Amino acid sequence: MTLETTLAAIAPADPAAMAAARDLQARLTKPAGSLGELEDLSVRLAGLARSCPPPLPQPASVAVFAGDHGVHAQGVTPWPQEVTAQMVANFVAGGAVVNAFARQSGADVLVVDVGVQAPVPLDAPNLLDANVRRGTRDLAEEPALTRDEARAAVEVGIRVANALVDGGAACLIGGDMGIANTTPAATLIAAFTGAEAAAVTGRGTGVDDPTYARKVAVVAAALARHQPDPADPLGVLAAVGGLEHAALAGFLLGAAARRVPVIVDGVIAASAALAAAAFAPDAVAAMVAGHRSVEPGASVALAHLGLTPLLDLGLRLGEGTGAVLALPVVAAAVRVLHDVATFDSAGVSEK
Ligand SMILES: O=C(O)c1ccc[n+]([C@@H]2O[C@H](COP(=O)([O-])O)[C@@H](O)[C@H]2O)c1
Ligand SMILES: Cc1cc2nc[nH]c2cc1C
Repeated sequence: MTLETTLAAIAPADPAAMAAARDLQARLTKPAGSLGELEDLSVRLAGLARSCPPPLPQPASVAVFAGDHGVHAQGVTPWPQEVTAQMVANFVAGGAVVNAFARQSGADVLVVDVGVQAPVPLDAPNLLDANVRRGTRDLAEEPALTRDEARAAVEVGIRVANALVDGGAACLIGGDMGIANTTPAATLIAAFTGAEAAAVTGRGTGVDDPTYARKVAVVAAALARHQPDPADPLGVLAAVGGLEHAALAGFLLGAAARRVPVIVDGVIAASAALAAAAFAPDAVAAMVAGHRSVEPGASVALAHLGLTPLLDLGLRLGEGTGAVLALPVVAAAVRVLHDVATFDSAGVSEK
């Protein structure tokens, strides 16, 4: 599927299914509104699926998109670039935090090399080689990607989403791995929301004060140099994005086109969600914000999208970890509509 056919398949939530879910929530054996955000979530997912109750979000699949970044040369992170490829091998072997959380939540993990610099010399069923380019160019000096490269990465995400849904996934989770990728994430968030560089730039893996100051300056200078136009999401992704950011945007669009919920993880996924919403505002109906990352840009992005994070645990890891932790919460919100008795059926008196 191309970007265009995917965008054409994205449609608004179904108001009738949402009304049915709201009506059912009011008749279930609990005080109205007592499940807070979970009630709103169940209504949104009914609208997405066009049915009440919507299907349970199981089985679920995580796709971790990995890429490297030319902006690493600006000294925006203390970690060496080769950690990206090394962590890809760790994901494939099942040894990273996302693997542990996915086992706990009952999700499977696919690792997608969309832009790792060093070749990943592994042949494994849970690794997809979809490398578009061996790392981006330095966005402080020139556009990170050409429009064609950005499109190719978006289409990798679309292809992965479709393959996972075709394989039976009823819920998708997008994760990321890329040393230095919180710098393009912050720049994307500033570009799409109009926020100042200092308001969206965070400490990533845990940078010290001089590195943080450099990072804010890099984000501000990139915005001034490229003047990204938020009405041209492919142009924004090409100028100041990353290959995993673009692939995640496509992954979110692919989920929306298939009307399957997709749980958004931290600041990288949130920046991709802004790009997806700029391509297709109705895609937001498929998005569930799994958690509130420590990175300030994540909160700015989620507020811009009108999404409320389900968990707030002080996480700042990425890989899809916060989103995987939210999966049982999403499943519970849907299960209420399947399993809970009504006042009528259970013979419980109303107030
Ligand atoms: O998910 C988040 O919000 C998040 C916050 C801070 C760091 N990360 C992860 O850390 C890496 C990027 O951090 P940095 O400092 O190198 O830009 C990358 O692999 C991300 O997955 C992720
Ligand atoms: C070790 C390590 C693991 C990660 N997982 C996601 N981003 C990461 C960054 C580092 C540095």
